[in-house]
Amino acid sequence: MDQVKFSREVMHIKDRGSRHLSQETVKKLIHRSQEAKKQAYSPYSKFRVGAAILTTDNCVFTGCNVENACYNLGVCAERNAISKAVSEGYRNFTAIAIASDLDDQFISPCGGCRQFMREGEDLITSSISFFFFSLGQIGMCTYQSLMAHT
Ligand SMILES: O=c1ccn([C@H]2C[C@H](O)[C@@H](CO)O2)c(=O)[nH]1
Ligand SMILES: [Zn+2]
Repeated sequence: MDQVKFSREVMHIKDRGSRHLSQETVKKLIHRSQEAKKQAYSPYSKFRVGAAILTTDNCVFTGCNVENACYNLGVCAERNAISKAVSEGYRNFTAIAIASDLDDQFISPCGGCRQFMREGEDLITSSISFFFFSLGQIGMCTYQSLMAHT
């Protein structure tokens, strides 16, 4: 996890490998992830997560976590958003924003989601950036830094 470098301010986004994304785009994507979080079905963990993934042709797909009494049938917000996009024929992504109710740390994809995204370039382009929002701050990391120790 210490390989993941979070920028402390939105201004630093340009320095972290997503030059093509404006601050406005990132803020909108984060907002969409926060809206998606409101749809979370998480009666067991009581932990709401929302994700919004941006395709290279500027479509946004959102997802929330959907839990189940059989816990491992539940799906994370990230996988939900990715699966929705893939189901609609979109496989090339620029960025994904993830929101949770944690207010003291950035949410980070679980091991299962990292495995899911490790599938390769046919599913997730390795140039995708990850954005997180907490305490009024936006953090980001690259695919490579997120996956460094997986
Ligand atoms: O990055 C994450 C981490 C957790 N969860 C979900 C899974 C489960 O429903 C709940 C508690 O782990 O949060 C996500 O959707 N995304
Ligand atoms: Zn997950």
